[in-house]
Amino acid sequence: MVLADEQAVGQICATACIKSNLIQCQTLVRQAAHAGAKVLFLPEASDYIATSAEESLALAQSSYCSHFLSALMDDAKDKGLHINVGVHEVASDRRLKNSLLWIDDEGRITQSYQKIHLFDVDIKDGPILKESKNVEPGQKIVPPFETPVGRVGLAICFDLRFPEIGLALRRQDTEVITYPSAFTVPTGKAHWESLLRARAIETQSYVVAAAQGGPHNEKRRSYGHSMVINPWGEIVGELGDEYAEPQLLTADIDLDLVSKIRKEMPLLRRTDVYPEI
Ligand SMILES: O=C(O)CNC(=O)[C@H](CS)NC(=O)CCC(=O)C(=O)O
Repeated sequence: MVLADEQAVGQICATACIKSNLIQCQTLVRQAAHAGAKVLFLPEASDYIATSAEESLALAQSSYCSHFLSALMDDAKDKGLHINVGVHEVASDRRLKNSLLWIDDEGRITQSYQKIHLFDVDIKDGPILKESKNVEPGQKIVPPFETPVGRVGLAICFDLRFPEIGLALRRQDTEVITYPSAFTVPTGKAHWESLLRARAIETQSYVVAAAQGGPHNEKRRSYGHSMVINPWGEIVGELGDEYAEPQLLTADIDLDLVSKIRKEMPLLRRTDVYPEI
C-alpha cells in the first residue's frame, strides 16, 4: 500500500479581527508541521468573517488582509508546508472575490479558484444571507493539479450543493476535492455530512472539508464538523462543533484506494443519453 504524505485539516472561528484569525491559522500551521503533514487545508474565509457587506469590503481592502496572506506564504516556505486557504480578494472598488488559494511549500501562490455559486438564502426562522450583494461570482472550474497528497480539485462551501463541479473535476482526473466552508448551523445539521459523502461517493474521490465552527459575531455562527471522507464515502476523520481553540485533524490519503474503487466499480457515463459535464 502506498500512502501519500499525511495531510492536516484545520478548523477555526474567524471574526472581523484579521490579526486574531491569523494567529489561529498560524497555530494550526505549527501543529500541522509538527505532525509531519505536507499539506494543511484551512476553511473558507479564513482571513475574516465580517458583520456586514460594507465591513467585508473595507477589510478586504485593508493592509491587514494582504499581511494575512503574506504571513501564511512565509509560513508555508518556512515549514515546507503546502497551504490551501480561503480568503477574500478585491475584485473592484465595490466587489470581492471569495477565493481559494493553493500556496506551495516555497511560499508561492500556484493556484487560485473563485467561488462560482454564491449563497443567497432567506430561510424562515433561519439564516438570511445575500453573498451576491458584494461578491463577484467566479466563471471557471480550475483543472485539478498535482500536490503531495494527489491531484486536487478546488471548490468552496455552497458549491458543494452542485454535483456538476465535482463531476467536472472527476472527469479531469481529480483524486481529492476540497470544500472549505463556513456552513450555517441549520443547513449544516440538515445537509453537510450527506452532501460531502455524496460528492465523495459519486466522484470516487477523497473529499476534504475544512470548516469554520463557532460564533463569528452576534448574528452569525458556523456549523464546524470539518471532515475527511474517503472515495467509498466513509468518514476517516471529523472534528466537532464546539469552539474553544483552533482544531486540527490529520488523515492519510490512500491513492491506491482511489484506483481500487474506480477499478472495482467503474462509473461509466451514458453521455449518449445525457450531456457530458
Ligand atoms: O461571508 C463570508 O465572508 C464568507 N462566505 C461565506 O461564509 C459563505 C457565503 S455567506 N457561506 C456559505 O456559502 C454557506 C453555505 C451554506 O451554509 C449552505 O450551503 O448551507
